[in-house]
Amino acid sequence: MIKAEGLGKTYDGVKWALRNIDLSVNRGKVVTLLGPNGAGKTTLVRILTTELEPTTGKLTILGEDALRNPERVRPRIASIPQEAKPIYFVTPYELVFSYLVFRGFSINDAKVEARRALEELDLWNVRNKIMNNLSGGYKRRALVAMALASNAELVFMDEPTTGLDVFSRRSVWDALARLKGNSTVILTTHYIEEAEFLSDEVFIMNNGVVVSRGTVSELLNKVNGEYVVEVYGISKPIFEGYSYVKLNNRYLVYVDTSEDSSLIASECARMGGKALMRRKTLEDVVIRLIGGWYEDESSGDLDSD
Ligand SMILES: Nc1ncnc2c1ncn2[C@@H]1O[C@H](COP(=O)(O)OP(=O)(O)OP(=O)(O)O)[C@@H](O)[C@H]1O
Repeated sequence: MIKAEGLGKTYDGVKWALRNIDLSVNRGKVVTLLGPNGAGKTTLVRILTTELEPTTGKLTILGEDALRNPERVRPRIASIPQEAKPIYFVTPYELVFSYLVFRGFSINDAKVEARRALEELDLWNVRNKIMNNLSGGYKRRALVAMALASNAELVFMDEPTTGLDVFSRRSVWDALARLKGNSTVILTTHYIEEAEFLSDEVFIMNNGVVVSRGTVSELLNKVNGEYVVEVYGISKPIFEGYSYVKLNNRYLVYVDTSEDSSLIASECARMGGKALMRRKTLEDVVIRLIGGWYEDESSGDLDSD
């Protein structure tokens, strides 16, 4: 469905926004790109949607050479760019319906699919309101409805749920989950629980490269330790022999047993600090693999990948 080899992009001929990305995505999968600001997620999505030419590499999409024949790929994909905004004077219904007609749906099919998508995203009751009079979350959902209604083989969504409240976000998740198996979805997000809920595979990116990839459970296994102890209020690390990361004002220490956690907690208390123990999450894995997104000191030994 998507096969990329050695994709790279430099915008200014000096700095590489993306370096040597190899990617293969199978039909019907949901793949999530996770990573800090500037990691290269949007650049990669823009290349995969044929909006941007890579500086290096090869790209096959839906069996077509996407760099030579982008016009053969474009009608078969649907994409919601990060900065997309619907035209302010149309209604959600007009937006979705006209998009489908432009894509070649019959009037009748466009009506049926527009209604289905708008209902799925809880927009049916505002279908006839002018976009300008709707809140940002409704506008964003109307764009998502457009892509979902298209039934495109390949759907790209760059941060589809940014700015949505928890209820709206869940309705987008449910709609995307229902797409699974039929459409292939490439998603970028900063919400790690979104990646956990939806993804068949997660790509963790940083500084223009894919740092690690796998299913959520594979990624959880790539970083040692079943538990994480969050430590606050100590001036220097006291975790010799443990794997840890400094993140702003706290350390995350990756440990295997609750006994280890208790040891760290009591040592920490002795030094006037505080410690909280919990099970390791995908967020802890992302932080560990990237080395602390906002880290200002070196971290402890990184477990081999
Ligand atoms: N149009 C552009 N011109 C020049 N540099 C760009 C352009 N777009 C992105 N970049 C640079 O490319 C790098 C990757 O940016 P990109 O937007 O792909 O990251 P991202 O992971 O999507 O970030 P975010 O999570 O903030 O959306 C950054 O250093 C960014 O400054």
